[in-house]
Amino acid sequence: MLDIKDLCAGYPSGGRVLENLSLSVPQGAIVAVLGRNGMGKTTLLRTICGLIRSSDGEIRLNGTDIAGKHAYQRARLGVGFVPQGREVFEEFTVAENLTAGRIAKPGFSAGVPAHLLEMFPILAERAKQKAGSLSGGQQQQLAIARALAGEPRLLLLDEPSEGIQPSIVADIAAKLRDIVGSTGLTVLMAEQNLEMVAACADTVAFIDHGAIKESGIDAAGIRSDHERHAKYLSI
Ligand SMILES: Nc1ncnc2c1ncn2[C@@H]1O[C@H](COP(=O)(O)OP(=O)(O)OP(=O)(O)O)[C@@H](O)[C@H]1O
Repeated sequence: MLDIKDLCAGYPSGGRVLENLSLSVPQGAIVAVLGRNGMGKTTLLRTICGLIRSSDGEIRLNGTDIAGKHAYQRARLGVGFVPQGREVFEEFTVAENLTAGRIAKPGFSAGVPAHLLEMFPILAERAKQKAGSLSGGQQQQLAIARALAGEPRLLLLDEPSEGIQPSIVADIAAKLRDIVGSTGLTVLMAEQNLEMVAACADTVAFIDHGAIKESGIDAAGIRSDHERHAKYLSI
């Protein structure tokens, strides 16, 4: 579904970060990218959704190379993004945030799909409240629901468990699995939390200095994989 080949990208002030990175994510799978701080996880997700322009390589979405397209064109083709730190519109209500996720797509009605509110009952309960008044875990659910309101085919999640208590992390992991199971959505997430990865992902890819070193590793066994922890995660 997503096929990345020899991708290179970086920052004008910081040089190249992604170095010929290649990774494939099958349709309907949840793949977690793991790696130490600063190895390029956020840069990878931002390059896939078009917030950073790549200098070389391919990003294929169902066979079409989207690497030359603008971020808004990629969104229209079905790429959804939940940034690190959620970035909900704090002064907007929960309902307005969800509407914003929908009307960003041409041709979509402003109405929030009922299944989304059933999936995230706390958002239905707090629909009229300002998003900035929600807890971190509730804001994360809102950020995910806002991205889903645009009906993406590929959802990119940047550290969805960051700063969230374990019970809510487990809840979000279960919801993501449900959504993927019922819709065939494909998910690529950057994560540091191995509990989240084991509960949610199908496979793991390890990133090191801007390149994927190993991928397709069964996520269920990741917590006890001390050899790879030492190789890719320990400082
Ligand atoms: N806006 C920027 N300008 C210049 N360099 C940047 C910028 N953002 C990130 N970098 C650099 O790019 C490299 C990769 O950063 P990135 O945020 O992609 O890593 P990460 O794996 O997501 O790290 P973390 O786990 O800490 O979020 C780092 O060396 C970082 O300093």
